[in-house]
Amino acid sequence: MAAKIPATVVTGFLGAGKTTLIRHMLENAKGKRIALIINEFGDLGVDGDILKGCGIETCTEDDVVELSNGCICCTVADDFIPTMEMLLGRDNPPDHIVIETSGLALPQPLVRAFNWPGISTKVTVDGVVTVVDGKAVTAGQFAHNVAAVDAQRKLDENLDHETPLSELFEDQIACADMIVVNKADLLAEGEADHLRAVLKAEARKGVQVVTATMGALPVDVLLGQGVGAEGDLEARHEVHHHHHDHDDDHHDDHGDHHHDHEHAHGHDEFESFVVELGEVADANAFAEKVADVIRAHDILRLKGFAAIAGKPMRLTLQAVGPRVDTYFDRPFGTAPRTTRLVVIGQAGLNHAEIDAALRA
Ligand SMILES: Nc1nc2c(ncn2[C@@H]2O[C@H](COP(=O)(O)OP(=O)(O)OP(=O)(O)O)[C@@H](O)[C@H]2O)c(=O)[nH]1
Repeated sequence: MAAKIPATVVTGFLGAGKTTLIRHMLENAKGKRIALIINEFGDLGVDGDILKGCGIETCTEDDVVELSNGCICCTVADDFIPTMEMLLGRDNPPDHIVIETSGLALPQPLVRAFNWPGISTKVTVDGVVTVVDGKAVTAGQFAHNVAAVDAQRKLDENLDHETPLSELFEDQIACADMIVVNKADLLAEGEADHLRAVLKAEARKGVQVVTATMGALPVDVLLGQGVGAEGDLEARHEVHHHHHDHDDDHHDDHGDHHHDHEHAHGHDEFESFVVELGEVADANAFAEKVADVIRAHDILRLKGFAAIAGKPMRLTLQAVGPRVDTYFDRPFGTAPRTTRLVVIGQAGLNHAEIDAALRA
């Protein structure tokens, strides 16, 4: 029997740096043929577009598959399995498959899917890499993971201190084979070490915790872990029982064992929408305005492309919290010169006000 193709799952909260890490990996793949499966929250396909447009020789457009019909962990049967079958059925199958989950996905259901008949004999989970936004965690965005707060919670069982953010974060950590503390460049001296120690204590035994800037890690560190995570699911089971009647039941129809509890999770705690504008006069002024809108409306993540007056290149706009990064990435060519941004936040975003503020 042919050896199984290894697949690496890259997970981590919105904006942690998953796409950046994968891009670095592709640029340094040394001829290894890597196929990518990308799942995004929000329907603009920004990550796929960035990776397809990166001009890396070993990565053709065919090697990037986007799954956009909802969250990968809830649409395993409908979306993910057929995509895997397509990749595995190719004349020249890839050497390695990398799957980028959406920032809101639980990796566990995805790993579980590798036990699916027809998949399990051909491919194995080489490892789960969880990318952590070192800056956001240090700033307390996932406060319940900080040991002290956790201890306090245990003293006070009656209070529900959990937030959707902290639950997701903990489940993503619980599933990791390797944790990447990313954005080290934004951390003060000692902060990265402290965070590594906290995460090491929280993760399963033997999980490596490494530090990175712009996800720059040697490919050999990320790929080739050889874990076989699908055979080891109990150890990484979800810490939380996410109550939410997402149509998650069809996992079971195919003999894919689920726990007794409801394991669907709180996508309805989050939402996204797209804002479409015409040309924008000035790149810097627009980035500042975006930062103001993010602060005013508590937006978690905003990304997309902008058309700037007089500039043939499109501006890629990436915001994680109020930090906005911009760069010109490639000419519009024949594509319409519009500005399109996907806005992601906790449920209850004021679409009309955000839309109006971005247009003002
Ligand atoms: N300063 C700094 N910025 C980073 C680093 N890594 C990523 N970023 C920036 O953070 C933003 C988000 O990075 P992405 O790689 O798109 O994050 P992601 O996890 O793929 O985001 P989603 O797919 O939306 O969940 C981009 O503006 C990146 O340039 C880092 O190490 N340092």
